[in-house]
Amino acid sequence: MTPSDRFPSAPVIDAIAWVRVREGRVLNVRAHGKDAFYLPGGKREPGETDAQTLVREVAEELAVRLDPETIALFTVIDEAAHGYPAGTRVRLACYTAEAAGDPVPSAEIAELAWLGPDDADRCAPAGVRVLAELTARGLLAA
Ligand SMILES: Nc1nc2c([nH]c(=O)n2[C@H]2C[C@H](O)[C@@H](COP(=O)(O)OP(=O)(O)OP(=O)(O)O)O2)c(=O)[nH]1
Repeated sequence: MTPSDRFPSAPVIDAIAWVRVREGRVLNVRAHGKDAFYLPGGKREPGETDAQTLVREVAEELAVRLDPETIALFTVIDEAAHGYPAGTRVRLACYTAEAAGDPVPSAEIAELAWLGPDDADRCAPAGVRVLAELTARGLLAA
């Protein structure tokens, strides 16, 4: 039985995220007023492709220009959406991509963090799943 079988009209947040690993840690952001770290990214606007949403959101949050040629799907996560009413899911399409320059937090971002396998308790549920996938693939340093 899938979540949509159990909650036929449950809303789903359609969002895209950037998986950026450096020296065995994955980049996360925490927005002002939020108590959990998210993978950088955000919701698709009408008519956008995944790549367009990814490039736009990462530029907005981190002032980083992703190279569209390098965008590659890492995983798609279906999880409880953080900060929404119970039953709301997020479908988070997660991509790797090369970037020019170092991330600089925009005004909406309270802090950046490079997180490892022991930091799951700081992340929203979808990010916990991505930490586990990165760990399983040997991409995070213990
Ligand atoms: N980017 C991102 N979103 C996540 C994660 N986990 C999770 O539940 N979400 C949900 C909650 C977020 O509110 C939603 C989309 O992100 P967002 O709210 O930053 O999107 P946005 O910039 O388009 O939002 P808005 O402020 O314009 O409303 O997806 C995650 O790890 N990364």
